[in-house]
Amino acid sequence: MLSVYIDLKKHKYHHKVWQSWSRIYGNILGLKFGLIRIVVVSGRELIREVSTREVFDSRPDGFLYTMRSFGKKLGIVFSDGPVWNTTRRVLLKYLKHFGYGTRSMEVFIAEECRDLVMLRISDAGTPVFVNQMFHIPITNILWRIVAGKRYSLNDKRLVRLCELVTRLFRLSNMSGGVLTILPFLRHIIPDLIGFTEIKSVHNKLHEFILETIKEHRDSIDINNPRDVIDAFLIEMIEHKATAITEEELQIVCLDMLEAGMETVTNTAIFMLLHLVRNEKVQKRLQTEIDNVVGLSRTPSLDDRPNMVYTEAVLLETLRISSVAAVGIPHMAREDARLGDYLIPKGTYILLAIHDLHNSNDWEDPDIFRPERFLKEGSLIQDDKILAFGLGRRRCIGEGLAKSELFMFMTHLLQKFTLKVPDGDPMPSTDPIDGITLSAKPFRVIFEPRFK
Ligand code: HEM
Repeated sequence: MLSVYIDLKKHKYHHKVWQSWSRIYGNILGLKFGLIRIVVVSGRELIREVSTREVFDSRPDGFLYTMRSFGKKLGIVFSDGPVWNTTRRVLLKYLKHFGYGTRSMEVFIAEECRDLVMLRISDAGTPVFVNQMFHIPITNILWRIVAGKRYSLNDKRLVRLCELVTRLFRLSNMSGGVLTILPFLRHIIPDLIGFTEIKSVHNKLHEFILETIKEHRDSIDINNPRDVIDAFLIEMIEHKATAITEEELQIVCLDMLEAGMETVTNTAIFMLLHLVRNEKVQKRLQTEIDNVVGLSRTPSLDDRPNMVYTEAVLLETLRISSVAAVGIPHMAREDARLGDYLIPKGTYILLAIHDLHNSNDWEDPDIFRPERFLKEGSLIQDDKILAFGLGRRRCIGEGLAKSELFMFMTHLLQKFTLKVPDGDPMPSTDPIDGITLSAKPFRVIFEPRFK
């Protein structure tokens, strides 16, 4: 613990500490904190191996991961075994039924893009802090399918809830932190180790979700399900013995709010950040929008195959600013061999994704250069990019996230040139540490391209 603390002072980020130790001790780095064993796995082959072997597809049962779900493994992100398997399958079925991955999803994304562009038109030319600007639009897209609801961009309660999720993601990190290693400290110094605040944020999120479920229960028509929550509730009514419980539904909703919001918004903000820092990239992106989409219509997902440069900007952002720096921890469900080592049952496994995307295997890894993903005018789908994981635990939101990032960037860049306000420093690429990495606050001027 002490050595982590000391090296954090030097390297600033947890993933950088693991990276520096992996350089010394190898691609399978074993750590022991009290009773908790953690292995950090680096390098493409090993990350692939862990992601695709069933023996490694459990999730940790440490305190930080289960305190959000009543001390149990529920929902999808932090559950495993039959509960996870069934819930993931059923959730995906319902998400698709209510529009996920279909044309209606594109309509939802386009509506959020339109409102965000309108908002930026209303404050065009003046500096705005951008770090929260995607929170509500991104939440709305998924929440319309899950809960049939959409909020205005200045809805006070949702703004507050999104701020709470951001805060929650900064209070710990994916290795589980003190709360997992020394959970009893929550009885002695709850404020100091963040327990009080994490608990209070969870309570508020649960309150919001419970209210939403209650509204559904009070107005449900079992012959006409409106959204994913209705579908789960109907299943509870019709197949009491086998359906998921209300507690489980609560955690599925929490998973959707948390996993779907911070990851995409943080990536979108980093994309803005790289665009204001790299004028030439921004210009080339705008030229592609002008050539392929023009001015008479708004961009659509059908434009994606013709917009390889935009796709390359997206991949380069996912590479250089890998917000899920060590993925979501896996856990060995049995003793298992990995390389030359025996990984004991119950070991947590972190995947060094940020390191994979920023190591010296890449030419100029610190330079934002989308062209690295282009060859003779075509996009290279580099399989070294593992931002969404692999195997049975692979992110269920990859398609949605990429569609959202494409649509928001093209809609904004079609209308505006992004500039750093005079007198403001160039925004830093150094992230803020946490469950996911996020950008430090910075301001942008959205300058209309056409009067
Ligand atoms: C840029 C955006 C995103 C990134 C970088 C990202 C990344 C990841 C990663 C690395 C994992 C863990 C894979 C593993 O365990 O090996 C994951 C899992 C997951 N993601 Fe995403 N994600 C993003 C967006 C989304 C969105 C929009 C949703 C909403 C549907 C979502 C929902 C989930 C869920 C539910 C899981 C857990 C899957 C499971 O454990 O079975 N993610 N994501």
